[in-house]
Amino acid sequence: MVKRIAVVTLFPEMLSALTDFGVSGRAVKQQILEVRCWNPRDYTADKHQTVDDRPYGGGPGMLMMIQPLSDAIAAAKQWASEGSDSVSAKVIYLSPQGQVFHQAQAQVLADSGNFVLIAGRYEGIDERLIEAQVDQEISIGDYVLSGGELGAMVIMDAVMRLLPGVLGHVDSANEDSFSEGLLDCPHYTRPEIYNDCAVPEVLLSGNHERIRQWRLQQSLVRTQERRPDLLSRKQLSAEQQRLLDEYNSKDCT
Ligand SMILES: Nc1nonc1C(=O)NCC1CCCCC1
Repeated sequence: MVKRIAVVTLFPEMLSALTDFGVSGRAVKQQILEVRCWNPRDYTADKHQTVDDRPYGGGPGMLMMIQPLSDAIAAAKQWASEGSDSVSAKVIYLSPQGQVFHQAQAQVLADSGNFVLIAGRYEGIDERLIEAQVDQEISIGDYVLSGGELGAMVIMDAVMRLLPGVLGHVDSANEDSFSEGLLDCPHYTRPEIYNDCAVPEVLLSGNHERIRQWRLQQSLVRTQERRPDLLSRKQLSAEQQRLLDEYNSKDCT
């Protein structure tokens, strides 16, 4: 079943960065993922194709004009809701006011139905439109961008790589560190000696169980050192706790 993602944006050409390249481009080509853009400018009624409007109460900048945006969202939602046995598509608005996006949310979106992403521009959109047509606000991080398109593409990329058939190696996505709630382990490739540094010998041993444990221990240690906040939220398995304890008890001199 192809996954449909509709993007409401004034700059549909930006989405080619996702649809025309790499793993995501291949997912579109293989019809695992279908992406379609809806431009509010196509829903304007005036000769200037106006898509912005002044904010009540004054203040800097403009807002997205309600009517073209609302009509574009409705059209996008209808397309995204087709063929999914009348389950209506979730409508998501990208903004710094949303819940911060993380891997678990990517998995939820990958496992659920089609959805619509609204990429805001100018200073944002009318609050009454959010109340009437938006199901969820998502932020990709605590900073302010010039538009929601990059946020939309971040979400699309994180979701699409979790769709069945997208990543060559079936384990890739579930082996992702973040799907374990841990940072990734170090990786090495040829040559064996680079910059006077050798590849850790365990990776040359051919002992897959030793390699698996070394990689898991490295992920745990890195997470402990760089993102203790992630570790504090994670319930470690007995093996994970043993590997971390083993590392921490080593003579650090
Ligand atoms: N941070 C973010 N996460 O998702 N989107 C973000 C953003 O900074 N978006 C900027 C947009 C927000 C709507 C008004 C115009 C600027």
